[in-house]
Amino acid sequence: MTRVLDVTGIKKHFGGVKAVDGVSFHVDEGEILGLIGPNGCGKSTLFNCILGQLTPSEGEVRLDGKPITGLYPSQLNRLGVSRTFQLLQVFPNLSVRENLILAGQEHKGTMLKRLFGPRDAGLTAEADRMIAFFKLDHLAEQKAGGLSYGQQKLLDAAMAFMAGPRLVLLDEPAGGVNLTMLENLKERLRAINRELGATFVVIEHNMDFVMSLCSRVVVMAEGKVLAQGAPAAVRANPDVIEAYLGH
Ligand SMILES: Nc1ncnc2c1ncn2[C@@H]1O[C@H](COP(=O)(O)OP(=O)(O)OP(=O)(O)O)[C@@H](O)[C@H]1O
Repeated sequence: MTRVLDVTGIKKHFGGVKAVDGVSFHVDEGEILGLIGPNGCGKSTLFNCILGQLTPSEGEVRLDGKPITGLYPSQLNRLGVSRTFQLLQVFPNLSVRENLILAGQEHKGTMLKRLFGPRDAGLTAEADRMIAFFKLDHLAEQKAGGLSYGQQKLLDAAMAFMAGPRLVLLDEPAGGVNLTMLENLKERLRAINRELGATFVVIEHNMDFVMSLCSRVVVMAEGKVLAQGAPAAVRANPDVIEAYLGH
């Protein structure tokens, strides 16, 4: 099995707060990995250390075996690492298609290419493919700001998969999404994994969503990895139950 991401011994301390305290895990090609843990256990800080928003105090991150620790988000983008944030990143005044094209440009282009290349950077066809894939056809021309919250979350996720990224990190894709839309989102994420071979990591509070979507789950507590494995095994792990219910 090909390793896409290797995270080894990552620590991030803020003064006396050990937000991430020696975390190691890996992601294999074609895998959907879930990252869960109680509030404040360090998930976002870990994501930010992997994605260049923060520099880790210690540890190493490798993409396809090559060190990427401390690279800027723009450099990681060009290597094919993309992400979503907890808060929506769609541009409300742009259409669904324009949002997708812009996201693709960000993943692909240098500033020069953006200035001198074709206006859509040749990404319209790919945007339309993603629109069809995420079943947003009827909304393609609409401004993103006019979409329901669930539809915007779907667009936000679709944007992360533009330009064929090597690895996608989704930060709470299901947060605030209603039940019907949740099933739709899960089904689309499964399909993008199965049909396009996308590899991704999902941080999520919705346990049912994670357990039914992911092939493997890493559980964090107090800055460390508490358990990892198949969803059913993790769910039955007494340490995990204690971390969630024991306080
Ligand atoms: N910039 C910062 N300065 C100081 N402390 C921070 C900073 N960022 C995070 N922390 C602390 O680090 C710990 C981990 O926070 P983090 O946001 O990574 O947790 P989380 O698991 O993502 O939480 P949630 O599930 O609520 O999003 C918390 O105690 C938090 O208060």
